[in-house]
Amino acid sequence: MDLSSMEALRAACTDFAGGDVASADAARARQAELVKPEGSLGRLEDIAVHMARWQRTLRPRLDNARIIVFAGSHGVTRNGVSPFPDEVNAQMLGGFRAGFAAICQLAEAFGARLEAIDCGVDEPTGDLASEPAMTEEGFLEAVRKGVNAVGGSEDILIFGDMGIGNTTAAAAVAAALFGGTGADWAGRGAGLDETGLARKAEVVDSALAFHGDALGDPLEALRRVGGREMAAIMGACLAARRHGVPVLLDGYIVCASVAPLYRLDRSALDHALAAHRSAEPGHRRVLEGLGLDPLLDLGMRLGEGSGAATALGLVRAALACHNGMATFAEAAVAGRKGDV
Ligand SMILES: O=C(O)c1ccc[n+]([C@@H]2O[C@H](COP(=O)([O-])O)[C@@H](O)[C@H]2O)c1
Ligand SMILES: Cc1cc2nc[nH]c2cc1C
Repeated sequence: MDLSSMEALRAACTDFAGGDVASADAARARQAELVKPEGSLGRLEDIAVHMARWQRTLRPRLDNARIIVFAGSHGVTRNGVSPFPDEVNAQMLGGFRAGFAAICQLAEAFGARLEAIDCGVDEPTGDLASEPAMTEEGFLEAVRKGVNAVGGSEDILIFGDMGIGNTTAAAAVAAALFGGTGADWAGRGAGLDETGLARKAEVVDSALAFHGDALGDPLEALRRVGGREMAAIMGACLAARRHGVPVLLDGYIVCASVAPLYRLDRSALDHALAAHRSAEPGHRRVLEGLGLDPLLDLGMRLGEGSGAATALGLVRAALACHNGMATFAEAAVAGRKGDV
């Protein structure tokens, strides 16, 4: 993929191949033959078909599930938009590697390999309220970091984020892409109080006013009011799409990060399932904007890829049934009355 300029990146964000329709059809047909009333496994059946489509096989597997957490720091925090200090970013990045974070436990519980990537935790981006968060070169470098993190032979990919202040960036990106004001998209993030929430909405409004029409371009929006970990997540999701690797999308930040891809090409996220709906109120609206119906709604709002990692358990359940169940004929169980 040529990602040497904004124009090259833009060109890489269109013209995608679809998944494998024959494998998806065969998987759907198998689901109908398994020893259960048709459709009775509900969305587990859809998950199995999705995995078959993107892994291009009737029998999808999960031997190589991978979680990649991208961490970055945000200059916008100088406006008091988060209850936590910036140094948490480097500390949690250490935690992802040392094993003490929630995502480490979820990765182990659901059988995924975890990796954490530093997108510049010691180098905050520009303050998006009054300057571009990233230069073009800085943005492209972050996108390339995400693209290069993806191997291409994974059975499934999950992307996570760590970045104090990044719910403000996600709100600004969402407002740029889907319209509305700061109040429509700002939430309490990691636990902001009422006063902080009002300030955060104003900060997003300032960003919208400062950057103006430049935000009409989805990639410019992510460069100007996003963050480095967000750009990397977009790059990783794009690479997964090119390789045909299925993706489980996490919460507010991850969905806002990949939304520019959808705005550039409506088929760009066809390989992705929305894993969960975050408690951050803006996430519901981003999911609606992307036309995605999340699998879980557990009131989670941690980030790190934690909601998607939890949904990996559902994918395992779906594939265990899909691959391991007998058909009516194999089990010699009577089918529906009147069927021959
Ligand atoms: O994923 C979500 O939906 C989500 C919702 C609220 C907070 N977070 C996490 O909390 C951090 C951002 O919160 P804040 O208040 O500092 O913007 C960042 O590290 C995110 O991963 C994540
Ligand atoms: C401790 C902590 C852990 C996190 N993980 C993702 N975002 C986070 C924010 C905080 C504050």
